[in-house]
Amino acid sequence: MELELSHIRKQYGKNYALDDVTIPFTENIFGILGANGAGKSTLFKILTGNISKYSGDIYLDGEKTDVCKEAFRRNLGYMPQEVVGYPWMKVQDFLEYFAVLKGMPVRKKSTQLEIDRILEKTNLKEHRYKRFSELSGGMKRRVLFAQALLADPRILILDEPTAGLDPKERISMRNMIAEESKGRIILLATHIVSDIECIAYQVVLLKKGKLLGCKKPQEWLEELHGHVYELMCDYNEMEDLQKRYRISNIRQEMNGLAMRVVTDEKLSGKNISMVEPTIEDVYIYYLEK
Ligand SMILES: Nc1ncnc2c1ncn2[C@@H]1O[C@H](COP(=O)(O)OP(=O)(O)OP(=O)(O)O)[C@@H](O)[C@H]1O
Repeated sequence: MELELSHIRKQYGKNYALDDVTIPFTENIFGILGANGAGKSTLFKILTGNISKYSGDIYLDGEKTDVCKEAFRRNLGYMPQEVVGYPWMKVQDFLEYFAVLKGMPVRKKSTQLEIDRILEKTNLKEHRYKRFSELSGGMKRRVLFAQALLADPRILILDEPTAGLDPKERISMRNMIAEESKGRIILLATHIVSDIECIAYQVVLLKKGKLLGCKKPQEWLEELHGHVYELMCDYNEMEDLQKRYRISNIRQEMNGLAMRVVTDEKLSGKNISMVEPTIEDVYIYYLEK
């Protein structure tokens, strides 16, 4: 399956939330990175049919498609950032509700079997009769992921799936997403670079509505080779260095602070060493430029 966004534009007044964005998505995980206001939510709202006024076209397997049509929506699973308004609902009822919205038959064995399958996959079986208000943040996220998986959609849209999770839950969510990637197009928007670093097939960088690129992590890293340094310094030098350079990380070491600098300048010196870039460096280099 291939989903292609072609020259997508969305304007609010004079401001372009998306400006001529063309991306071909194939069956794999695409990490969508961008600072606040980059256009990630706008992109998702278009794909989920929540914004209808935009220009450009969307193609599914080479054919122009209308995202509001049943045929497209049947293929789509959407995990929003949060859910509001269901504190009294039990996990089981919540999933049944969404199963019906997705066109599955009400109170039929096939629907129940599908819910069982999803609860198993997302480790929620023992929590199925808990109310939303009784769930931890991590469990709520899993329920939201679970409803996105109902009816086995070919396209999964995940909006900040690990926001607010502790490191253990974040890893568990990441693994669950990776397990679901076979035969699916997964679009995962996040601010958290480590979420996609190891699971994304390609990383999409969006900045103020513009597409900076859609490339494999390795390609982004190769492009940044020679632009990342580690500078050893002490606290007194820190402020000055922060003013001069884009800093992607600061680490405490026995003999001082190791500052990770992302720059176009060629740096050399006793306390300076060139290091291999990470996706975090890529983010800082392109999005904070
Ligand atoms: N309903 C709206 N009316 C006016 N401007 C809007 C509206 N929705 C979004 N925008 C603007 O469009 C741009 C893109 O916003 P969008 O919410 O898509 O970004 P985002 O990458 O999802 O940001 P965040 O990570 O903060 O959710 C921003 O400049 C935003 O202010």
